[in-house]
Formats: sequence, structure tokens, C-alpha cells
Amino acid sequence: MTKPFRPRRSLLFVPAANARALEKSVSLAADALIYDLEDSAGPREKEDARERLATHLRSDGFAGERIVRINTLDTPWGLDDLRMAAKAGVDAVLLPKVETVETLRQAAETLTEAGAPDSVKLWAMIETPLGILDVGKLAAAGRDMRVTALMVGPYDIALSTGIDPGADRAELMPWIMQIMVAAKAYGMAVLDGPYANFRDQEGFAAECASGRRLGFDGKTLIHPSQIAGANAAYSPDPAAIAWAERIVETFAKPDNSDKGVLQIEGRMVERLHLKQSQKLLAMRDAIADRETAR
Ligand SMILES: CC(C)(COP(=O)(O)OP(=O)(O)OC[C@H]1O[C@@H](n2cnc3c(N)ncnc32)[C@H](O)[C@@H]1OP(=O)(O)O)[C@@H](O)C(=O)NCCC(=O)NCCSC(=O)C[C@H](O)C(=O)O
Ligand SMILES: [Mg+2]
Repeated sequence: MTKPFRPRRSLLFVPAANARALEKSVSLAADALIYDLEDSAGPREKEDARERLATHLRSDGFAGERIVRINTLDTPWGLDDLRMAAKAGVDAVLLPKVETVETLRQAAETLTEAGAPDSVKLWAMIETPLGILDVGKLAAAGRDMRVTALMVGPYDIALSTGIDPGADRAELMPWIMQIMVAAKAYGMAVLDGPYANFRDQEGFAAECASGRRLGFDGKTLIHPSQIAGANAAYSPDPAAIAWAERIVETFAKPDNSDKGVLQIEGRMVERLHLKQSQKLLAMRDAIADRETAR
């Protein structure tokens, strides 16, 4: 039996400081919305943005996942952001610039104290040298502290390290893969960072395709025009679905019920492929449910 799957092909950052963006976001086809209280809100906008977002979340009616990115807990806003999110019934709180287990513990304890049920998760952004160095430790400890996803923050990584990645992100790959393997080791989702040049659809498509090959679950976005491309890039393609169905049907035949390995059309297929196929079909079904719910 595969785990229930939640599509996270497209996760749109929605600046909570922008009333029009908030209003518009509910009608968009993103799998998830990440309401942002951090970088997209200026220091003098932060309190109003939090209040506006709290009101919005009471009645938005968005059918996908709802996540709030808060300010770091050492700022004047972080703890109030977290308490607001805890009471708002969101699916997860995204913590920026996570570097220590202590931050995860403080966030988890604050959620509990504020009455958030266990279903409210923490997602951690890994976007500084210390976060990258310790990402394995953070994921290992974090899984007992509500942490279910890691997210790459490429722009803060560039800022804090001085690297200037090219279009293929080759310079970032060692660090991306460190984050990737930590997430996979502890059964967490792993989400690719945003692509800021939202008018460059070609570059965006290439980055989505590379992200999918690397093993990301989806792409974070900054503009509505990026949603369709991310949904397409991270949806299973029809040929892969047909092949997965074939594998499931073949293993389901009574003669094959005890077999570990088979051949289908000249290709070796093992039970690991069956598991992979079941996962893919679960993803297809979850995507169909998400699209019906819209
Ligand atoms: C980048 C933007 C400032 C551009 O906004 P705008 O100038 O309004 O663009 P458009 O005129 O093309 O917008 C068309 C309509 O779409 C709405 N819109 C735009 N963006 C969004 C959005 N993100 N969510 C919802 N709706 C949006 C506009 O209101 C227009 O609506 P309409 O009036 O009906 O035509 C803007 O896109 C933006 O602010 N994007 C998000 C910025 C953000 O959240 N940044 C933080 C996340 S990325 C990050 O932090 C990096 C990471 O941490 C790292 O380290 O790597
Ligand atoms: Mg960042």
C-alpha cells in the first residue's frame, strides 16, 4: 500500500502585503499557496500583512494546501506570525533560514502551546551555509518535531555564499543534492526554489525539468504565469502512466502473485518497479482529485 499522496507540483508564493495578490490567489490552479510574511513584506508592512492574512485565511475557500512562511523567530515578528498561523488552520508553516535544531524545537513547541493540532506541519527552508552543513541533523531531529518538508532557497544561498549560479545551476548542485538526500533519508518532501525571471518561460521550463529529474516533488513559484508550466512538468506523462498500469496489471495476475521478477515487452520488471508504479498511479489519482476540487 502506498502512502496517500498530496500533489505539490506548483507552490505559489503569495505576498500577504499585497491585497490584490491575496484576493487573486484563491482562483489559481496552484497545488499549494505559500502566503509570505517574510521577504516580500517590508518592515513597515509586516504587522498589517499578518492581520490581512489572518482575515483572509478565515474564509478563503482555497482547495489546495495552505502554507504560511513566517519571519525568522529572532525577528520582532516571527513568534506572532507563528501564533497567527497556528490558529488559522493552515496545513504547514514554512520556516526560513533554518540552521539549528533549537529553532525547530522552538517552532514546534510554540505551535503546540498555541493549540495547533498535530496535522499542522513545519517545513524548513535550507538557504544558508550553516543550514546546508547541518541539513542531515536538522532532518533527523525535525521528523519528531512536525517537520515534513525541506525547501531549497537559491537566492539566499547565493547571497550568503557569494556564488553566482549559471542557468544549469551546476555550482549549486552539491548543496541541492545534500538537501535532497537529507529529505529522502527521513521520508520528507523536497521542494525546489523559485525562478525569479517570470517572463522567461523557456528558462523556467528547463529549470522545472531539471528539478524533476533531480527528485524534487515540485517547484515554488513567484508569479501566476508559472503555475501551468510547473503543473505540466511535475505531472506524470501518459506513457509513464500506461507503463505503470501495465506493470500493476501484470503483477496482479494469479500466475505472477509470488514472482519477484518478470519480463514485459522485453524489459525486466521487479517488485521495486511495482512499488514505483503504484506510487505514480497514486500521484495521478491525487492530481485528478486536486483538479476536480478546483
Ligand atoms: C514579482 C511580482 C512583484 C510581480 O507583480 P506584478 O507587477 O503585480 O505582476 P503582474 O502585473 O504581471 O501580475 C499579474 C496579475 O497577477 C497577480 N499576481 C502577481 N504575482 C502574484 C502572486 N505571487 N500571487 C498572486 N497573484 C499575483 C497581480 O496582482 C496581477 O493581478 P491582476 O491585477 O488581476 O492582473 C509579484 O509576482 C510578486 O510579488 N511575487 C511574489 C513575491 C514573493 O512572494 N517573494 C518571496 C518568495 S521568493 C523568496 O523569498 C526567495 C527564497 O527565499 C530564496 O532565498 O531563494
Ligand atoms: Mg530566502
